[in-house]
Amino acid sequence: MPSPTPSASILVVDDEPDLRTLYELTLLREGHAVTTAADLQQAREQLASRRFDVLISDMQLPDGLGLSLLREVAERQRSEKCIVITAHGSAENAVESLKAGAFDYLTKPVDLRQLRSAVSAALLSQRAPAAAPNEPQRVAPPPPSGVRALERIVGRSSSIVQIKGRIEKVATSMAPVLILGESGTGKELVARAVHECSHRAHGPFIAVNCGAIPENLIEAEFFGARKGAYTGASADREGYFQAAHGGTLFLDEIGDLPLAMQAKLLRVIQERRVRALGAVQEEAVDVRLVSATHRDLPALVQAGQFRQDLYYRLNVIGLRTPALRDRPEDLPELAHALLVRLCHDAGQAVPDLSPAALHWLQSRELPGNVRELENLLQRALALSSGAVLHPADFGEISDTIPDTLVDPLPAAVDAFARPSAASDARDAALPDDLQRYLDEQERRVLLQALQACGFNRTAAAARLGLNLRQMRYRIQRLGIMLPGAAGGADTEAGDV
Ligand SMILES: Nc1ncnc2c1ncn2[C@@H]1O[C@H](COP(=O)(O)OP(=O)(O)OP(=O)(O)O)[C@@H](O)[C@H]1O
Repeated sequence: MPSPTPSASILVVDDEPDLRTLYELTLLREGHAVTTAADLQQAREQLASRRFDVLISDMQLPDGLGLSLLREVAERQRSEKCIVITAHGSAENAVESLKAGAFDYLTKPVDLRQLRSAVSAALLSQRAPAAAPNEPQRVAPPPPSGVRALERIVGRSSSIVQIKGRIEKVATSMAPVLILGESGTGKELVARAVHECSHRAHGPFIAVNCGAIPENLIEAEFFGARKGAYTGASADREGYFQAAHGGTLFLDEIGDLPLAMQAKLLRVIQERRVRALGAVQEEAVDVRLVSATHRDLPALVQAGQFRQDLYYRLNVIGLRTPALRDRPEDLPELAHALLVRLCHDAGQAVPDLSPAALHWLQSRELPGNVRELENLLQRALALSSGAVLHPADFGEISDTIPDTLVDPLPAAVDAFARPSAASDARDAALPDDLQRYLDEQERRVLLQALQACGFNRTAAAARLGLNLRQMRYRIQRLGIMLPGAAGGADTEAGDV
């Protein structure tokens, strides 16, 4: 997780791409905005176009010495603090750099902790009273869409205020963001807010549920496919990366990504290019990655189920969404905001929540967090007809499946579904569409399991010996609507 060091703009100059990336990632993780250059010329162009807080330069560059950059900075009385990276044992260079005005020097191989502390020290010195003209950088206010996206994250607890502040701060960089938090805690809301607060807000925001894509389709879904690349590919199609070009790609449930796909994703992140299935050429993609998971990614790394290198790549900036039980003070405001939204969507008047109903909600554990709260409120709205919601309107979640969730079964299917149906009924009512019949059976079983588990998909999947991916896929395939599903079958209802 990033340190509390104030964020700064840093120019890193090194001709070795791997080292450049290593320094860049290290500094991005600290919350800084990093620009890179591979030689003196590129560095000069960058310096001519804007001002940085810190300049870090390798000494030996293809077109000259990093020392000349330092001299130019000093001669022009620029405010950049310079840190030079010198070859091991090259004391002379180090001394010369300091004489030329370097704030500090580091020797190769660079210890990343030293790099971080040298940058912090440089920033502190720059912001000390002696350097008063260099005002600390202020985060620019987010665009109007960003303000609205932040407003959608309801709550005034310190954890919510803190995460909103962090969103504003990290939105301005390209650094990948990893959002961790339990299911239903608003990870997708946070991802959207990162996008809306960034300069990419005018570009697309593409949200992908990595756990819901069948493994055999995953590569085509991510990178696109040319016509004929696989059976059923009847036309060219773009993948998520192409669709998110110029914007943000939100990889939800990243912990569910199969290992083979993890390797391919890593390659794309490193090279910033994708090749569609069946295509000859690669294409450049400009995408900011935001990922999320409710799973313990470090534990998955330990267990060999998640690539460590990918984890570091995705986790340059970490955000954590707080569980509802850790911010109980937000519940009244949240309940009201959710009621307003639900009633607005349904075109009905917003009822009040009686103090007893609020107390009832507050006394529940709500392991499904805000989503579970939302489901409970939606259910109460459906059951109540008054202008005030009382505890009785919430009922018990484990009574019968709401009728609206279950389509009537065809007579033939019904005959098969009832254990009491006589064998002659079976003979008479052989289904004339086996697939439909099997689908209806599956649908009925899934709904029963979901209902028995309070519409928690993870628990329902476990009851049926399925994993979450299989469960999601089936829910989507069968078009099952879950309580709280706003638009479509692939909802996120009720997982923990
Ligand atoms: N702080 C909040 N303010 C208002 N609504 C919220 C908040 N947090 C979550 N919600 C609502 O709760 C529901 C679930 O949120 P969201 O999908 O962002 O959670 P999630 O953490 O991404 O869940 P999952 O891990 O299952 O994907 C959404 O309808 C969202 O609008």
